[in-house]
Amino acid sequence: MGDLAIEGRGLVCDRGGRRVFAGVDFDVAAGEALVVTGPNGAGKSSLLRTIAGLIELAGGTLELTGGDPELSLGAHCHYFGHENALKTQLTVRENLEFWHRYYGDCGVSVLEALDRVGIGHLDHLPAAVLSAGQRRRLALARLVVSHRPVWLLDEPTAALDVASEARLGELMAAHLLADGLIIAVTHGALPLAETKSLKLGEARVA
Ligand SMILES: Nc1ncnc2c1ncn2[C@@H]1O[C@H](COP(=O)(O)OP(=O)(O)OP(=O)(O)O)[C@@H](O)[C@H]1O
Repeated sequence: MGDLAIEGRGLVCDRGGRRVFAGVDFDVAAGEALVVTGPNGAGKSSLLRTIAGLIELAGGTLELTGGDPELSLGAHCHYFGHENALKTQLTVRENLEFWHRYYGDCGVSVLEALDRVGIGHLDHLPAAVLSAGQRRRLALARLVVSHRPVWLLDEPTAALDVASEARLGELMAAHLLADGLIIAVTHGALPLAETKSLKLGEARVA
């Protein structure tokens, strides 16, 4: 595999029979973070879901270079959406153990991944009793064990306190240093020094 890069050209997205955006272009490569901003309904989450392969493109091209030619773009991505996708009846550790097995060996133990997001001491608790920020952190721990090169982050700082934001910043910086790439949607600032930006406009009605 060479250096990973994603190129979007003339992207068009329709949802529920309505045009959400058209003519969107971007480039992002290994070691880079692209920050997507824009008003509510502009299609930021839809763009991430399109890149993840969860929504079909209505037009334009999305091209991945330098990846595994046998895998789709979506299979290179970890999509960190609004939902935390936790099993509330399982403990914190059991939740992450499931994903640790699912993704295969990533060289990081379950406890180490929990420690990296600051919830190692909560490993025995049922996920149901976690606070909103602790749930978000458990979802972030999945990023650590997924070892996918493309991180698609939708409002990753939502519900995080200052210390957790700083930890997220460290996780993202380490991912970029390891030649990963990040596309993140945010309404605020991201805890990263350098980013590229893409601004989506008002949602259009076809
Ligand atoms: N499943 C769906 N079916 C039909 N329309 C949808 C669906 N999901 C989203 N939309 C519409 O697509 C448009 C873009 O939504 P999207 O969630 O991508 O916007 P966003 O920029 O992420 O907004 P926000 O900042 O509020 O999170 C909105 O008008 C929304 O109503």
